[in-house]
Amino acid sequence: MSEESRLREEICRYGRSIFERGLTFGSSGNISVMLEDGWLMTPTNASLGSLDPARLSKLDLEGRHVGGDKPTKETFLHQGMYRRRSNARAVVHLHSTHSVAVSVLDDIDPEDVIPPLTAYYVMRVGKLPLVPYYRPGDPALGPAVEALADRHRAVLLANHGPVVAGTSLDAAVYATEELEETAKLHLMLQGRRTRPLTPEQVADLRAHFPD
Ligand SMILES: O=C(O)[C@@H](O)C(=O)COP(=O)(O)O
Ligand SMILES: [Zn+2]
Repeated sequence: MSEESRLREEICRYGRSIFERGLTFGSSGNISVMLEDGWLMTPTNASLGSLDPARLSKLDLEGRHVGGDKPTKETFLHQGMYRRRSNARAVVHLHSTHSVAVSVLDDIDPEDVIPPLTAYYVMRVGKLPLVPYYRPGDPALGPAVEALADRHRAVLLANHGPVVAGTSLDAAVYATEELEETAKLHLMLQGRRTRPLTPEQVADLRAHFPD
């Protein structure tokens, strides 16, 4: 099996798993992976639960649509991540409920939306900035994400959901799942006194587990 065929299968397998676990709904969310000769993207208006490997959209290195169904309307958002993160090989965007809930809270720090509650969150996600609200598919989302992507592997789109890059599709999915679970913890702990990791503990994790 070629590397491209393997990645096509992997996108569909992860899409189904994400959908069946209720991490995104309807036809929301999109996934991309980088190839030697371009990118694979999930098609627009496709349910992540029932993707067809043969119908995934293929883009060439110039970003031209060269195969499969019409790509996600968030293509430029994925491309913004790849442009700024030279080690990114996959990008995942979901409408995962708890992450979306955090994205609509009024009193969050837009530079660091969720406190460092656990080591795994710091290792997988790091510091999470909020991207101001834009309509889905608005081309202005591309530069807005790009402006943050060199310093952050994950960003949270206000009133929308997370966008997470990884050095592999596994890494991007695991980080998106960790972000969702930590958003859930954060919401569960609202109104309780909490003890997030200290700046020293966060710095130690970053030194041991660089991006
Ligand atoms: O929220 C939206 O509309 C998009 O960001 C999305 O999640 C699904 O769009 P397509 O990938 O174009 O279906
Ligand atoms: Zn979306």
